[in-house]
Amino acid sequence: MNNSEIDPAVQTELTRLRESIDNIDAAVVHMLAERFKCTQQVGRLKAEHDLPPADPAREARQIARLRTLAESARLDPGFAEKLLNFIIAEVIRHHETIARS
Ligand SMILES: O=C(O)C(=O)C[C@]1(C(=O)O)C=C[C@@H](O)C=C1
Repeated sequence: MNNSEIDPAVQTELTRLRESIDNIDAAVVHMLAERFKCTQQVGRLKAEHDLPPADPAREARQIARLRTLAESARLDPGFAEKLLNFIIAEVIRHHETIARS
């Protein structure tokens, strides 16, 4: 089936949902950009004071908190944890780059 064969009512609903998805994706990008602005400052602070890039105890608290938030938002907590770990791994990479510079 190509696009011209889709029922117009279905097409309208699909377009409406995709517009919301595009808005949400834009919000996610902007929020991540703000988060990375904060973590870059943390990275500089840590480098200036010889603190290690990673703080596993802080990460454990963040994961526990995010899993609880995910549960109440009916989002898979395992997915929320994987996403946070993915973001934090990138932050630690940035911290290490700052510390070497
Ligand atoms: O809070 C810190 O110490 C950070 O460096 C930020 C952050 C994060 O991205 O939230 C990243 C690395 C640490 O292991 C813990 C948390």
